[in-house]
Amino acid sequence: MVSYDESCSKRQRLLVVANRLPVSAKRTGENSWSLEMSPGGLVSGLLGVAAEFETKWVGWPGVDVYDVVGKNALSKSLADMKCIPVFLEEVFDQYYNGYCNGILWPILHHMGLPQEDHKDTNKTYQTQYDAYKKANRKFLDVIIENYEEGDLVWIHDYHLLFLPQYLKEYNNKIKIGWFLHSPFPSSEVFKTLPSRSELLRSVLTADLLGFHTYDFASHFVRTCTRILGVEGTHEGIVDHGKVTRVAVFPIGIDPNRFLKACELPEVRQQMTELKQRFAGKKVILGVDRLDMIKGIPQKFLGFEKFLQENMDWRDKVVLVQIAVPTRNNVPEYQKLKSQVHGLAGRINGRFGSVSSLPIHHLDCSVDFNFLCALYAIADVMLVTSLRDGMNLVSYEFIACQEAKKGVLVLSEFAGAAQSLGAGAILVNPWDVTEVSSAIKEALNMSAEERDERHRLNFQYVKTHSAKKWGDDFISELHDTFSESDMKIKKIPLELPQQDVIQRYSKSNNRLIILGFFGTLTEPMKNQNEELDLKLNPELKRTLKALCSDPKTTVLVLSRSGKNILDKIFGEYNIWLAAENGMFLRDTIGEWVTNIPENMDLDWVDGTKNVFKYFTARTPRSFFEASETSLVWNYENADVEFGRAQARDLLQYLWAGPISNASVDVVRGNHSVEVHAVGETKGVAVGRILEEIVRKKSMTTPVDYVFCSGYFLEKDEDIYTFFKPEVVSSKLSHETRSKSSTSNHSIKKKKHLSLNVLDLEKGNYFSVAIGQAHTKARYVVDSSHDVVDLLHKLAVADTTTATTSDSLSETEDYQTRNANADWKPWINYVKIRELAVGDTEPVDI
Ligand SMILES: O=P(O)(O)OC[C@H]1O[C@H](O[C@H]2O[C@H](CO)[C@@H](O)[C@H](O)[C@H]2O)[C@H](O)[C@@H](O)[C@@H]1O
Ligand SMILES: O=c1ccn([C@@H]2O[C@H](COP(=O)(O)OP(=O)(O)O)[C@@H](O)[C@H]2O)c(=O)[nH]1
Repeated sequence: MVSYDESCSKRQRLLVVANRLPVSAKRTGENSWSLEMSPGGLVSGLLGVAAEFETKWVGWPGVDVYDVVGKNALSKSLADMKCIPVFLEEVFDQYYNGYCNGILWPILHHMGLPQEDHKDTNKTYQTQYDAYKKANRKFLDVIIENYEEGDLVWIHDYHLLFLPQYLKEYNNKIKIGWFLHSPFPSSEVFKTLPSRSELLRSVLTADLLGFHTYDFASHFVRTCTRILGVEGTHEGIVDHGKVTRVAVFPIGIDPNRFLKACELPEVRQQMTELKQRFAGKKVILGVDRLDMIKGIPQKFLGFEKFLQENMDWRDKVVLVQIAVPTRNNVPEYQKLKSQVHGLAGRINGRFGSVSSLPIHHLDCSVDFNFLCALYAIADVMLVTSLRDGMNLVSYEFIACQEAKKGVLVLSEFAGAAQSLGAGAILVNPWDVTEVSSAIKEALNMSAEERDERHRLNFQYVKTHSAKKWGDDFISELHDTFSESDMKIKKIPLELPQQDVIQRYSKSNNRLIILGFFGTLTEPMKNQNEELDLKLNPELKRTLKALCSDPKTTVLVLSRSGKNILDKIFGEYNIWLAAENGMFLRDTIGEWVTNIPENMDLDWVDGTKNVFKYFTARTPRSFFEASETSLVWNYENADVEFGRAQARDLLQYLWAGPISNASVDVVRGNHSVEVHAVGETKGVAVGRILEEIVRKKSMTTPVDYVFCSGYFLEKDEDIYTFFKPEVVSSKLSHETRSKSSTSNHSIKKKKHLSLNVLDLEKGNYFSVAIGQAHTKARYVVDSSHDVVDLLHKLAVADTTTATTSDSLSETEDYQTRNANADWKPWINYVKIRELAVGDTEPVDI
């Protein structure tokens, strides 16, 4: 039995699944193996992940093994290192060399798909894709064998894009995180991949997706929205109510491992030897896998230009390039090797002498201690990646430079440029002249400047460690899973039409609140349509009937201005709330201002000017202005350009007209809206309701509310305004805080909620139109469903008046209203009971 202490100290189990295990195996006998650390940043990063997890690694052991004796022996050796092998056997070549590194890798790094060679029918996109899927299934099998309930599964990289889906199909409860170590490309590039949708859909079944930088994460989100038509939100991707969280977790290293290594006698000895070897020369260092993405040819060309233009440096500088062999069986990598050799030979031939060579090129990996010695003695580290997920080599160099404070020249296309950009010299590796100048600047940099740049970089590398990366990811995975669980449950329900109708018939004082655009009309395609909008002729009769029913109040609550609402609804006996409730009228009366007192509107004119400025400079954009809110809309403009302009527009606004104003800024998908603080439909509806009750001299509380619209997210607070449980919880809170607040609107609302509404739980229907992610309880597909339902309500109630009846009813209503001596109807109605626990007296 597990003791209390044991159970408390039980660590979270974590299955780290990556193509590569942290160790690679070499066979030394029939049943014996030697293990050495695998190359590459993924392994370096993962080694730094917190020891607080009970981690098991699942991955390919770096070698093909077919015989049972060999497999068993290797599994045993790996078990000591907490590693579990996946034997890929016959699928390995087409999976790893083919699909992973021949197809996905170039796509992810903006290098485009290689031409498919139809001569070799054994190796096509399709055969490689099939092998890729099979390999992912082999990973699945091994995970299933080793999975225990409660384990977190952290999948890494582009090798395993199908694994999240396979695992969720096996057990939907498994918590899955996926992290991409490479960049994610622009959607334009990813779109070229034949199996793009299947791959994306699979990844989206994970609970949390991580990327190194905001660029990569936003490329991913945009790719999903463009290819799959799902919704991208600030949280991630939303698809039919399921949220897949997308977040940024920049990887780091274990800095202490490098700091300590630099103190080792062995490393110090190697440093002394290296200094002697390069005495009188400055050392520029390059450490890269021999991969196209690392830009080694570009590095050599930049160095060549530097030597060509700076004769005085020719005997005083050396470039030491460690080119770690990688993916040797992929044809592109073989070509790269000869290209790099050719360039090194040419430059050494051009600028070398019998006693000195400018480029020292090594086609091999080096051991960790020697690598640290190299990092420590180098004057300049030169990283010219054409595109790189992060580039940990640059972090490692900084960690080893505490004494020397050398200079980092870093490609702006490496993820690391977003973290080390302040201390490094950033370069565009394609620009040979820029690389050459950066080398010169680095070699000539003053000690003070080197000191300051190093300080900035070192501080970052120390604090943003691999441990932090791992901890952040895992803790987010924990949180995400429980959140997404809840979110799935929040999927809105289908509207129960019969119930809506029956409850309507049985109620005596009903309120129907409707949006305008997209609710009673189709969504506008462009601004000009607004002026021509007409209601559906079928809706006309329905609306007339509903509006004429003395037991029903119909309110249209819209962002539109007074003119438009007047024009469209002039003939109905209806309540209109324009500009999100800032103006109110019933169509037999005048517009009244419903703007709260003391509202700050000083920002409006300045904002209007900025909007005008950008409208003039962004073809097909437009803006709408009202007294309290302005919206700049670029949905018809070029989206990329519109977004860039929106960024600039916001800078202008924040620097100017709204810098000290009480406004909310809402950045929509294709719009920027500035509106007075707090003015949402949910806030306005309280005041509107009071006014309606007063003007109509209502003597019974509203006992049925149907509220439907195609509303902005910020306006969805209207759906929760009427929720009976929210009303009671608001009440309890507001009643308690009565003595501590002097907020007029809260008091009003309390008064209002108690007296105006008497909703049974089931007598409130909030209905969003076509929005999967909504605060409304129900959702319908389109505005037609709302129109159809309104029609059914209109004919459902036997007491519904005919059109002629309704006219006399209107007259009756007018007379009543004109003579109405306003009496608080609260005297006549039953007060709703407070929720349990709300014991304080109520201020009526
Ligand atoms: O396993 P290999 O095929 O030999 O390749 C080595 C690794 O290369 C890639 O590394 C990336 O991960 C680093 C850490 O996040 C990052 O700094 C670097 O920019 C990336 O290139 C690849 O993503 C890994 O899967 C490979 O293991
Ligand atoms: O001979 C070597 C030289 C370097 N590295 C390591 O390889 C990793 C390279 O990571 P990086 O993120 O820079 O790029 P990647 O190779 O993963 O694309 C670093 O941790 C280096 O320490 C290695 O394993 N063997």
